[in-house]
Amino acid sequence: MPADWTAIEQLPATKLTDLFAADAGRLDSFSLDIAGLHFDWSKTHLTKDAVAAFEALAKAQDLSGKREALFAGKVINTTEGRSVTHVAERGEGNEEDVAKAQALHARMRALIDAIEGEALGPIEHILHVGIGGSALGPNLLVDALGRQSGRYDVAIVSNVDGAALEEVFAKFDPTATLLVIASKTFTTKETMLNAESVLQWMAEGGVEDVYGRVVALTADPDKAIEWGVDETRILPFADSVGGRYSLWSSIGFPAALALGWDDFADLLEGAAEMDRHFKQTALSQNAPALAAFADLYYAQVRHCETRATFAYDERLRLLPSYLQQLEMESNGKGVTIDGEPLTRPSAPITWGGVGTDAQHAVFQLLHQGTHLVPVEFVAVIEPGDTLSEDHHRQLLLNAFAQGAALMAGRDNADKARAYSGDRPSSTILLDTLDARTLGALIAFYEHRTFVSGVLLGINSFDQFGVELGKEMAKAADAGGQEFDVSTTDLIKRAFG
Ligand SMILES: O=P(O)(O)OC[C@H]1O[C@](O)(CO)[C@@H](O)[C@@H]1O
Repeated sequence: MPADWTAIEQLPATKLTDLFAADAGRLDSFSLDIAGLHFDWSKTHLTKDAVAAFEALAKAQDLSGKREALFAGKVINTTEGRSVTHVAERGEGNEEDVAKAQALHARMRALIDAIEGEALGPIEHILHVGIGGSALGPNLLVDALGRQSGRYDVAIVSNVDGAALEEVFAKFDPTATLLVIASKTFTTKETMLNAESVLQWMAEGGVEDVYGRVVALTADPDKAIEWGVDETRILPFADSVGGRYSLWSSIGFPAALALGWDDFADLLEGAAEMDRHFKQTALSQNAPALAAFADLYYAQVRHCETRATFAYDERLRLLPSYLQQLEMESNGKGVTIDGEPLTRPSAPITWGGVGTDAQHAVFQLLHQGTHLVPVEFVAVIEPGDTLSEDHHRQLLLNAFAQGAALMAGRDNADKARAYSGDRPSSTILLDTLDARTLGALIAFYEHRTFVSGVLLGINSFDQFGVELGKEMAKAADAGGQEFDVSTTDLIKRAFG
């Protein structure tokens, strides 16, 4: 039977400023601190009644049973007949899954030690090829934390457009480069083609044993061996770790190389702290659950079709694109877990950008446009730069002022200059940005996505929607696909 959303749909639409005026304790009720992260949902329309209504929905949808099943390593990805074990990578799954993950981490660490000891020759550059979950997570980690480490130069190339690789070829020395091929399936066309082109570049650049400079990160080691990678340089991960949840596994290898093992271990520990919070805390005090309740309220009741995240920290500039895959590939579904059509909107479109840049580009629509867009600000108290303090002060004050302006609005007799206000935002404020807090932040987003999926009654862990286009491109490449008139014309124009 479809879940009953009536109580949620009938919640009164009280203005944000009135909610604050009516409750002096609102900030305390709708903010919390966990793992070095401060969350503030007080500028959303969440109320105690709304939380209670979502708790009732969570009960009806057996969120606690499903959360237990996730941590117990049960088969919750039913459409693919798999368990979902990214939490085990952080030491929080069942004993057997955790032991397996730890053994694979030990293998990864040993290879990192060997590379640091120059067992593969002197390596300065890491060229990681992968796409989707095999690129977005590691790229976020390296960009946020690894660039300053001075250990290795890491480039992560996902696009099959050769221009992306050529940009890296122009700055890397082929004789000092390690090729890392990241692909869960080890069949993804873009990644395999990129890997071949890197091998060719290395060979032309004077590397004699090019295969001796290749590491594979995959859940299908046999395919990597078949491709030519030496077994000792294959870092497997479990099939039950989904692509977009895989940065904790060997897919995080370039980040572990760039940061060093201790930081990678801190990343896992930060995520584990968030796991424990998610697992043990009542929903009314549970960060991923409260965030998901607000997300669902806006998507389902206020009909918001999008949700935007703005990183007010240059180091987190890749966060919005990472979140796009996590949230849209997980919860952009049209059927329920029972295979019935989903009769409600699925996940909203995730988008965003970097503050303050975005203020001068898209914030016009957020303040005055006809779309209601719930906004999330992510900022860090400790600056990531060493310039005058004024830079960081301006950055943070801008983030805070935007949230205040969205909520308060401003009247003006001239309607073009008026701001309606009552536009929701939430803020995540990190004490500092390091491996531990970033791990906690990413795990928070994963669990938030999970809660939304459970409350919508969908499977957040499959991604069949990406297959059709891939298949048709493959068939077109083999010349075996009959296309419509328009597509046939485009192919003819491009290739004759
Ligand atoms: O790691 P692989 O198998 O190359 O897949 C890459 C990405 O492709 C997808 O399957 C989507 O096309 C993602 O889910 C995955 O992260």
